[in-house]
Amino acid sequence: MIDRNIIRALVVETPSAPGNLGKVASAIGLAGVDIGDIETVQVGPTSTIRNITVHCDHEEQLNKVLDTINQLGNGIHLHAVSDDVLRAHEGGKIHMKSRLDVRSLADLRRVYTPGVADVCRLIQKEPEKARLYTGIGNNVAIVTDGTAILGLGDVGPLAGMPVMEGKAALFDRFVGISGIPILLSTKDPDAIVQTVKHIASGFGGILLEDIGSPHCFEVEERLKKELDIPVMHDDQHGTAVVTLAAVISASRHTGVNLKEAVVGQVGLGAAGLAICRMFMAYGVRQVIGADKSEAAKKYLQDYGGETIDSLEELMERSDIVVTTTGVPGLIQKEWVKKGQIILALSNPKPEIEAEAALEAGAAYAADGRSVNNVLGFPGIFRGALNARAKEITHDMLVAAAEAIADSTKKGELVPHPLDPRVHSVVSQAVEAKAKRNL
Ligand SMILES: NC(=O)c1ccc[n+]([C@@H]2O[C@H](COP(=O)([O-])OP(=O)(O)OC[C@H]3O[C@@H](n4cnc5c(N)ncnc54)[C@H](O)[C@@H]3O)[C@@H](O)[C@H]2O)c1
Ligand SMILES: O=C(O)C[C@H](O)C(=O)O
Ligand SMILES: [Mg+2]
Repeated sequence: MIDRNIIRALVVETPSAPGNLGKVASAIGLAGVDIGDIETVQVGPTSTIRNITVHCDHEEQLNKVLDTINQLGNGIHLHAVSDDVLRAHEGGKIHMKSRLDVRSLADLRRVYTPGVADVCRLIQKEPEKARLYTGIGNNVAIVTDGTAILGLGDVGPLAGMPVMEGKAALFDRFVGISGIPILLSTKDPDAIVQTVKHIASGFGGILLEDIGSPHCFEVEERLKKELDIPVMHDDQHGTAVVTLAAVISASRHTGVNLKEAVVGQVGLGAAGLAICRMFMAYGVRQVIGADKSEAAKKYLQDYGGETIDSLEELMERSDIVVTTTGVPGLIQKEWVKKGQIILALSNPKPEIEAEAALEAGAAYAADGRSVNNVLGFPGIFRGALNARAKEITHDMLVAAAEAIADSTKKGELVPHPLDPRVHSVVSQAVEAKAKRNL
């Protein structure tokens, strides 16, 4: 496991003799900390300097590692500790680049003025040519109002920018889409809908991200109705797709019949309710759910689910448990039932750690880092843009979930997000389904 929460780069100097790096590695391991990358920065005649990335659970663990390395002596020196995550964010994570080189006067005239004016006139006459002569068909707006940033809550759009840049980086890396973050300084559904409508002509699709419930439902519904490009709220449908994929895999491994299974959901916000609707549309008959908000519970009842107030009782009755509350540690280890499937999806910290759930007897357990909508949204948009789909339909989402489940290795719940195959199979499945519907 190397994705623990505190990541630091340690600059360590060791004498150039065998065994010294081993001493440092042992000191780190004995403190219960994982090592990420080791990069050799400088090899001198008597000593070597390396950057060692460590992944810790909490500050005390990090301090213990630092103390132990400092006490090793014998020429081993810890020179500096830097925050690897903050360092990686310096200057932002994305950058708009020209696809054409502009070196000569001829380039300038072709790429910019006067040549560009002819292209403008052509598009004015035949607007559909914009898809051919601009990047619009490959641009997706990543829109947030900052009201439900991960499980951090309403931290505002500016503080949400690192997440939006992250989604853009994943779009680029996995499927070559240009994702453009749009930060909205309003939470008013009318203003959000109007603003997105006013900017929509520059985009081939709209990804709504980390917009809180319940206003996210109205915003998405209205934009889907009023725009003729794909609109998808990632926290709802991207999450529902990946969760369905994980549950399909789990039921294949355990023989649990999804139609007969009792699904317990804790947290009935954007992610929770979309997961519930997806499950029900897939044939799950019994969803029981808990939320601290009465309005959220009413939604579940309207969809045909049963609400319950005691989390302990929900755990007792469920074969499959999905949690999306944003509250770390909400589910107690003692409540886990033998053979249960537990997906604790809140980021950055789950409601119960997968290791703890497995120790307590769960058959399968995962958190929001592995069962993550990154497995869905890139391929879903690539497929929809390739097909020139005007919307993302339920059938396209189910096709994506099945493609993810089918590319999952035996014994696992979902593929690794860095497996490049998964994004292309999702995109192909979504494109094929969209074309069948055109
Ligand atoms: N793994 C993924 O891909 C993924 C995707 C989307 C969201 N998430 C995570 O799911 C969480 C929720 O996101 P969202 O967009 O649905 O937010 P949201 O604000 O729409 O929903 C959160 C819901 O949890 C409920 N809740 C909060 N505390 C609770 C408690 N103690 N007991 C019961 N209910 C409680 C709230 O009332 C609300 O209805 C976040 O932590 C987010 O990171 C994960
Ligand atoms: O951003 C993520 O890691 C997944 C998800 O969109 C979330 O809000 O938690
Ligand atoms: Mg999100």
